[in-house]
Amino acid sequence: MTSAPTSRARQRIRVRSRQDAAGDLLGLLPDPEHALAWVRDGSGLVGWGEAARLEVSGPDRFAQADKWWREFCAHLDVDDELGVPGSGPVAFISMAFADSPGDSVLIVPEVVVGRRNGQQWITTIGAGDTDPEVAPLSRPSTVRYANGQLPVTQYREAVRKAVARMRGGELDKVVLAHDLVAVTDRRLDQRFVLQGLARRYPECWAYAVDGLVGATPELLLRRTGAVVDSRVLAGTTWPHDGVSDEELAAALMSSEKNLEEHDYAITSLAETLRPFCTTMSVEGPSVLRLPNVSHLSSDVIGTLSSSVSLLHLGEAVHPTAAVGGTPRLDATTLIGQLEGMDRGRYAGPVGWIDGNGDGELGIALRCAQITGSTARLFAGCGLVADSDPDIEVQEAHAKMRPMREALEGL
Ligand SMILES: C=C(O[C@@H]1C=C(C(=O)O)C=C[C@H]1O)C(=O)O
Repeated sequence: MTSAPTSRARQRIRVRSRQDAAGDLLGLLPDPEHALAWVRDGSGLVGWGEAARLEVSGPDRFAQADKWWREFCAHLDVDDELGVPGSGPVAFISMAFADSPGDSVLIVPEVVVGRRNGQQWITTIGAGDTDPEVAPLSRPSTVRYANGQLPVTQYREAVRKAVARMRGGELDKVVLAHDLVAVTDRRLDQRFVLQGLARRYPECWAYAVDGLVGATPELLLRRTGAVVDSRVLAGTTWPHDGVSDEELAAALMSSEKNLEEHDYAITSLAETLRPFCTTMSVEGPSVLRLPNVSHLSSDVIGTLSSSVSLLHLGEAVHPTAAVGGTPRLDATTLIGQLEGMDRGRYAGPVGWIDGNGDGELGIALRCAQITGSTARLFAGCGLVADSDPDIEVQEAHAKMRPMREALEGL
């Protein structure tokens, strides 16, 4: 009997976090095809190796993931000399958009390097190689495009049908997306794509989890102790010849259609998050200007009334009307009917969680699912009764630009 505790103790995985010299996070990633990253303007987390992995699907995927992560953390032997969000054990997360089909994934790396407020650290989970050989970066020399599951002509038709349903009063808002396949001449180096995105879009969160690579401007939720915040985007414009940025921003701020889309997104987030909060405030909208598009943007900040984990909160708020619609259930049903494609993890929550349940979840936008030498790109648009199918097609095109340019190395 005395051997039982000893053998259990031996099974505990050792987690150690210590200060590290400052360096370029994305430049540390050793492996072209298994990048783990969540980086914004040089800060965030990168990881490599795989100490543990969970794949889940279905309506209870968030609850299953939350339980698995708690149990995993309960069996660790943690020595964390920093004690900041993201030090100690970390799992990278990428959740499927829909209850079905689609797999969600949590990956616990063997090594995590983090940077926050100028402080950098390195964490080992089990036996990780903290100084791995970094494979040279490779770029594709050709990129060809082909239709995905929902070609653009069918997308336009789906948008037209959705608008007709909304004009008929069936629902208020729905977000429809389409996909595009890029085929390259060699296996894609996820780090090349990530670095291109991070360079051009420093105000976005550049991420990579299990082949889903992108740079999102939208933060679904960040939990830091009792504070929770979110950046909600909805309502979009993009550069037009002969129109200055100031004119575009002013037109966006006074566009009833865009303000309506934005309002649905804010309301959906605020209504689902409020039950967990003692205080909540919304600031916005203002215009978030990116090189390819500008969005109406609002920031929501709340104080949590109890210690509820990031994944639990994610389950409550996903999908907001920024990527689903209003009413939520009508919208997700219509998305299934009209898109007729599997979104996979596009538009699902993506990010990381630590051992205290703190972390960040973005909405997986402006991304591609990379498999070998193929990338499946996604982009979607919020639709209301006033939407014009041709304009929405142009908007989706503008939203795919970052990913196309990153693949092509432009
Ligand atoms: C759905 C996407 O983006 C979302 C839709 C927006 C809109 O319709 O105005 C704006 C930002 C995002 O919330 C996408 O990029 O694929």
